[in-house]
Amino acid sequence: MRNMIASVFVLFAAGFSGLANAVPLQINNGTFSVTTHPNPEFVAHGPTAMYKAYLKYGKTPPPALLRTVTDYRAQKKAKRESGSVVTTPEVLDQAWLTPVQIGTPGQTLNLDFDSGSSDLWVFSSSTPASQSRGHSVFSPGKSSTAKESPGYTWSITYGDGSSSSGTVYTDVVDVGGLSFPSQAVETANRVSPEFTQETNLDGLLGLGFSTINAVKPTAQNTFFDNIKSDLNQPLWTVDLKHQEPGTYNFGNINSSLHTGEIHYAIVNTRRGFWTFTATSYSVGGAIGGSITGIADTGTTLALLPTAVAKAYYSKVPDALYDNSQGGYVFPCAASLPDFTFTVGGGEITIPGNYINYAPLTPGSKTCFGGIQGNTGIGEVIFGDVALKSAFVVFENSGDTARIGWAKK
Ligand SMILES: C[C@@H](SC(=N)N)c1ccc(Cl)cc1
Ligand SMILES: C[C@@H](SC(=N)N)c1ccc(Cl)cc1
Repeated sequence: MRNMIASVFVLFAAGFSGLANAVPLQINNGTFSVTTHPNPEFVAHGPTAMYKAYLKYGKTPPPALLRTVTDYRAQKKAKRESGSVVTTPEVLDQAWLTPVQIGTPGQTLNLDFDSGSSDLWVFSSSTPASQSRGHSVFSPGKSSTAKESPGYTWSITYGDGSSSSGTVYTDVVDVGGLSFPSQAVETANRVSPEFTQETNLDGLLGLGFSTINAVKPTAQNTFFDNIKSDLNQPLWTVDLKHQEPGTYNFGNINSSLHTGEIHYAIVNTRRGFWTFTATSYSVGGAIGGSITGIADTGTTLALLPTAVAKAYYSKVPDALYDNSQGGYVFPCAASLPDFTFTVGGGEITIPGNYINYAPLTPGSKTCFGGIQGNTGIGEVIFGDVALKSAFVVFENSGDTARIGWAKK
């Protein structure tokens, strides 16, 4: 009702201010009429009308439930949003884990934000204790806002052979102050031993494209796809750091996190990954050709075309491909060359010391490389070893997706 009055006023004011495009008032013998139109922006919402009536006429304050319904609408219209959260590396930078609040009251789980997959799944009260020992779990029964998605199931096997599966709820998920009220939360009924053993990891938050979400019978949206329309900008950024905490941001680019200009490349979303092309690479001054691969926060190493890995380790004295280890190894004392790749016209350099990934076993004098060939993997993967050398922008404006890389 108030909006109707407002729109009449606007028309009225326009008339008096004589705006060229206003309808002139007809004033005949001291009377006049003015036409009024319903406000096209107005969206009828009973509870909000009731809430306003309580505020205007009520002897008592609006009932709490009415307030939550209208607050949600008010918040939904709130200014466009952004969020920031710290992410912490596991030992040897194997994966980075980020606290996420799920349900009401919020249950905090540490999730692996993974741009190489598109499911948000968690250890849950339905995961057998023998598999969830040592993990935080999500208990939908303790969340007043959890809703079961009957008949929905999921099952995933990752590239390294680890796997998990279960059923689906929707609940509020909060990442760095950004919350979505009905995020699909995939609860695990089972997880493979790799997940059980990784006790800091309580689940994954997929940041790939929702087209490869594994929920049956209906694929669900990722957290990013769900909140994207509320964000200042349709993007998220990652700033992983070598053996120290970094940040994930949603909705804005924090210019203090990078020093160089951001260089963008177009992303091919056909496979559901952030697939892009580096136009060239160089090792110790030798220039190589283009590399097309995926930017994958969920994979530890850089798994590059076998010819590229071979070219790299040809510059490392005493490096060899060790079949028993499944990759290139070298003396831990070796000084490794940098690996530079060009993307979007800008150069990103992976420092040699990031490519000395770790001793084969604690104390061994033989070390395993952070760059490996992608033999038998089917993807070329710019994993954490590459990502932690840059500030990276993952932008999806809807019709085009881009990835931006900057020095930091
Ligand atoms: C795309 C990643 S898995 C992930 N980031 N969810 C991947 C695929 C295949 C192999 Cl062999 C290793 C890793
Ligand atoms: C449970 C671990 S196993 C591992 N750290 N390779 C895992 C598997 C797949 C992804 Cl995408 C992320 C983490």
